[in-house]
Amino acid sequence: MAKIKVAAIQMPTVTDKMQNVRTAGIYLEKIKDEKPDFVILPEMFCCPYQTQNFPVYAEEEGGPVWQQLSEYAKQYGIYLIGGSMPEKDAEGKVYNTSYIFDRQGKQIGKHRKVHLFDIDVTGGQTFKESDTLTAGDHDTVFDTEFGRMGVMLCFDIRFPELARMMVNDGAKAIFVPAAFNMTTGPAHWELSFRTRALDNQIYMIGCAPMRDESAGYISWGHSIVTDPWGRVIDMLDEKEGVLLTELDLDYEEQVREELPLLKSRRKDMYRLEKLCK
Ligand SMILES: O=C(O)CCC(=O)C(=O)O
Repeated sequence: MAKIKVAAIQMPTVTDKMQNVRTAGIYLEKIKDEKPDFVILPEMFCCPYQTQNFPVYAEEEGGPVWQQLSEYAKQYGIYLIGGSMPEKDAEGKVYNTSYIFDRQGKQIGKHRKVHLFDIDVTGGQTFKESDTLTAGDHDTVFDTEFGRMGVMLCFDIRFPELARMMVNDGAKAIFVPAAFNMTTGPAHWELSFRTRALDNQIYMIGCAPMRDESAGYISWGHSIVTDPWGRVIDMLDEKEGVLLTELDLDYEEQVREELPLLKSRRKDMYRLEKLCK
């Protein structure tokens, strides 16, 4: 029986960067007796989600936030999908980056958001990540004792090819630090998680910041877990909290056997070609 326990921390984001990191720590302490295997934090969990903040809050890999996340992973013996944060490279480019740590606190994955969130919906949400961010250029999977897992960031979920690449690479669950908003959240949040779960017969885990009506960008919240049958197995509302869920990987295998969508693909007719490492 391959059961894994995941926790999504739907937390507030305040302007003090390290206060956000401490908040994550308080939650980890609170849930430690639940013994989660994987913990996921929200997108930009330590930086209020505004384009002008990204260069200001950015750190190079190995910086103070990275170090504390690594420390938490080791202290609590968890796989930590560290939400995301602005990452600065040696040339000064800034990325929306998720670091992944193993139970010893070693970095075992790093996802730079591939699809930048540039939208302009009439009467609704406008945002342009590309004003200050650079896009990553590869999909991200990491290995654990439960098998291979994938990570993508928020807007990435809208591009079916990326999830499919991860599944082709052997991913058994996909973790998605995210922050949908009051325009696209009610319309597409649950639908996107259910769709990616259904078409890939995979667990999808989404973690959002809690809703703060006074923020410049208002998060939809609703951290969510969907299963390989396309069902929502758990979802929060908009308030601060933790979503604790158990994933049954045997069930995933069962669904893939009984409804053999992945096996029935016509690779003689179509194929997803991977153009990067
Ligand atoms: O896809 C959406 O509607 C929201 C995406 C988003 O907020 C993001 O990528 O940060």
